[in-house]
Amino acid sequence: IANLPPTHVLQEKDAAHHLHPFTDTKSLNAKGTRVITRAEGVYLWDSEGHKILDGMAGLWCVNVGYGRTEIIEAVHRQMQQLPYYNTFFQTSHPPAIALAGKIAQLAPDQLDHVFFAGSGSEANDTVVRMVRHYWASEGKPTKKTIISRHNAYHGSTMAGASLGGMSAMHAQGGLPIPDITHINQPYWYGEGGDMDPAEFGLMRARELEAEIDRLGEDNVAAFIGEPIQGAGGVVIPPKTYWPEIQRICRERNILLIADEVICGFGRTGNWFGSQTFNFKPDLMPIAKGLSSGYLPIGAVVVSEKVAKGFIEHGGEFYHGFTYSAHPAACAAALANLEIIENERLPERVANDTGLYLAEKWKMLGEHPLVGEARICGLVGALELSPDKAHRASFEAERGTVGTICRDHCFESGLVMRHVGDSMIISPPLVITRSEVDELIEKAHRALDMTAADVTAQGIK
Ligand SMILES: Cc1ncc(COP(=O)(O)O)c(CNc2cccc(C(=O)O)c2)c1O
Repeated sequence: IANLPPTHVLQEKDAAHHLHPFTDTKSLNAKGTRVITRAEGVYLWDSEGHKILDGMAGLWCVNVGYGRTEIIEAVHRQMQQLPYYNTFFQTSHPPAIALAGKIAQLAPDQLDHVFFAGSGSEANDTVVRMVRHYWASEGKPTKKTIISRHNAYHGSTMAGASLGGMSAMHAQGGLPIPDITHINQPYWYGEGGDMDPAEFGLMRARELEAEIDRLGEDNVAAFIGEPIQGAGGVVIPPKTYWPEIQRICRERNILLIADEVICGFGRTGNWFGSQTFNFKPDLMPIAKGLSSGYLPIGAVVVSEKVAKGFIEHGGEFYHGFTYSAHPAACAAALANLEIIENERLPERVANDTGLYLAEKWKMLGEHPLVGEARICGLVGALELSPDKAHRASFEAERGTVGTICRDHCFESGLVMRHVGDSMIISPPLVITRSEVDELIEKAHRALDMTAADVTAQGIK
């Protein structure tokens, strides 16, 4: 960027006025923030000129990669035409109409009505309001409770964070809000012990049945889950899990919600994660890959059954946001979805780059520091362990080794997220085989440097 101030000046200005999300601002300010100035394809550049392979696609969201002029130009045209208008008060606009139709066409066949929001959290707040309004319209107002999972991530608004199962978030906000409960997650590596994964998947799914019995079926509105738990550490459920969850939801008359904010739009090798894990949700919150992060947008896609409950029973649904279906965000999303469709990215993930990455990723599982290398499509995790035969965790505070590895990744010119002592990737879906080779080579180098530090510092 022309006449960008020196990095230390940027860092001082940032520290003076900017409170960062999910950040210990005091320790960040002591270290100084990294300033990302531009990006192209799968690469980022920082203010020091370092070129970094973005193994996280921003925050799991830049599915089509950076610098796509189709999106930039579509937004520019829309901004000139209609930079903002709302969809309240009996009005709509062409990008909202086109995007709602496009999402309905791309979504699994039973999902065909779209409520727009500005983010994934807002989409999940909308889900809570919708399922409670739906059951009230059906004459069952006591069906209000939503069952979720421990260690789930569904956003950072009061309802989003309450649907989430992150206890540290709950502790900071007097959460969860009433009528949201949590059951255990299908996390075999950390909690499956010696059980066969398929058996473990059924056991964890059946916790839903027990929770419904505990609450009383007439009090339960819905179950929500991410096909793969993303921010919880890429928890890929055994294949037996989701069909069993679906059976229980159908038998016990509760709505099934698939949170596709991360898994949607090709991430798992299908358009949506529910297709990869063989279940059919009644509601589907989406965001991230909907626009590849170029502009903020979220939505809830609902089934005919849920939409009918709204439309036929009539009456106003007292909910919505200023930026619901923002015209420029809709234009970005439409251009983005066109790229995903034209470049057949879900198929490419399933049949080409996802297979190629999986093979290399599993080889990283041979590294002495890696307890498990798991991957689905283009989202994966490496569980770091001091004793892989026993899937042991480190005695050091959770996240110590993950942070060391994350820093070595950056030094090696690669972004990997750490969740505790697991290393996560979720690269842009446009990544090529040679860029996969570069990602793997840099990850391997970071693992070697981490192993050397673990030994040198006597971390057990
Ligand atoms: C499954 C899921 N649902 C909802 C949200 C909330 O979306 P918004 O952030 O747009 O309100 C998310 C977001 N996921 C998310 C957001 C920020 C950071 C990280 C991380 O893993 O570090 C993950 C998510 O992963």
